[in-house]
Amino acid sequence: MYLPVMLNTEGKKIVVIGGGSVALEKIQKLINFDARVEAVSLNFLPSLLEMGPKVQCRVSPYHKDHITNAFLVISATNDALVNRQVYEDCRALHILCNVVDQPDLCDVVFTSALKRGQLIFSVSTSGQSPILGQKIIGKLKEEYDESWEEKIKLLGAIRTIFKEMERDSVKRNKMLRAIIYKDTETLRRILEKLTINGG
Ligand SMILES: C[C@@]1(CC(=O)O)C2=NC(=C\c3[nH]c(c(CCC(=O)O)c3CC(=O)O)Cc3[nH]c(c(CC(=O)O)c3CCC(=O)O)/C=C3\N/C(=C\2)[C@@H](CCC(=O)O)[C@]3(C)CC(=O)O)/[C@H]1CCC(=O)O
Ligand SMILES: NC(=O)c1ccc[n+]([C@@H]2O[C@H](COP(=O)([O-])OP(=O)(O)OC[C@H]3O[C@@H](n4cnc5c(N)ncnc54)[C@H](O)[C@@H]3O)[C@@H](O)[C@H]2O)c1
Repeated sequence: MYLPVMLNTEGKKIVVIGGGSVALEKIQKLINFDARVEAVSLNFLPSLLEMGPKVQCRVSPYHKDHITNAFLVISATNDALVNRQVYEDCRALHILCNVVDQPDLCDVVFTSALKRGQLIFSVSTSGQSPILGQKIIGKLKEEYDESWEEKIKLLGAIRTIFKEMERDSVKRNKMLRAIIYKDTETLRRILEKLTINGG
């Protein structure tokens, strides 16, 4: 069974073992969610070496020391023995582990995801059909277009003011429910009014 949660990766060490196309895909996802990555591999795709300060690449065979104090480790090598070793080291050190495409060696599995600013959709099929997850996210992409990046910010700002303004949680919930599907312009105006009235 998988519990759906959101991981706070800010300031945490995330280690990726491997430097091929599968590692690249995972690292791109991690960067997209603002994580900092330490990658260890015998060799790296050139694009991985050019990913900037958020990705530190170390050319080396995997060693247990590389994962000390890691919050999360992802193993994406083409060597099954190395992948298993990484998993076992993680177990011994109580570190969360994902071995790509090997659910039996995963504490954490990757989901199909869509990020619209702070609005995040994450779909898992519990390993049954990753392609179905991808398709569902594809549909959500159309329904929740890029305008949601601003909308979610506005909703957050309005909610913060409502929390100050209305102590009665039943009334506050009603107010919050009334605004969630307003268009961006209306939300901007509501926030402007609240800000002027508050200040
Ligand atoms: C969501 C996504 C995220 C990502 O990978 O970042 C992801 N797989 C994706 C795509 C994908 N993976 C595979 C194919 C080929 C078609 C097929 O086989 O179906 C495609 C399609 C493609 O490539 O287009 C092969 C595959 N995957 C796993 C196995 C092992 C097995 O089933 O036993 C095998 C067979 C390997 C073999 O042949 O030996 C296992 C896992 N794959 C997961 C995640 C986790 C469960 C997610 C969930 O709960 O739904 C889990 C359990 C562990 C993990 O890897 O974390 C990503 C979507 C892309 C996106 O949306 O960005
Ligand atoms: N490429 C795909 O689309 C795909 C899809 C599904 C599964 N896979 C599987 O995922 C794995 C990785 O795929 P890939 O395409 O990225 O492979 P790849 O061969 O391009 O990369 C493997 C990486 O692992 C590194 N590596 C090997 N031994 C190591 C060690 N001891 N220490 C540190 N690094 C080590 C290599 O240097 C290389 O950078 C493979 O097992 C592959 O079968 C690949």
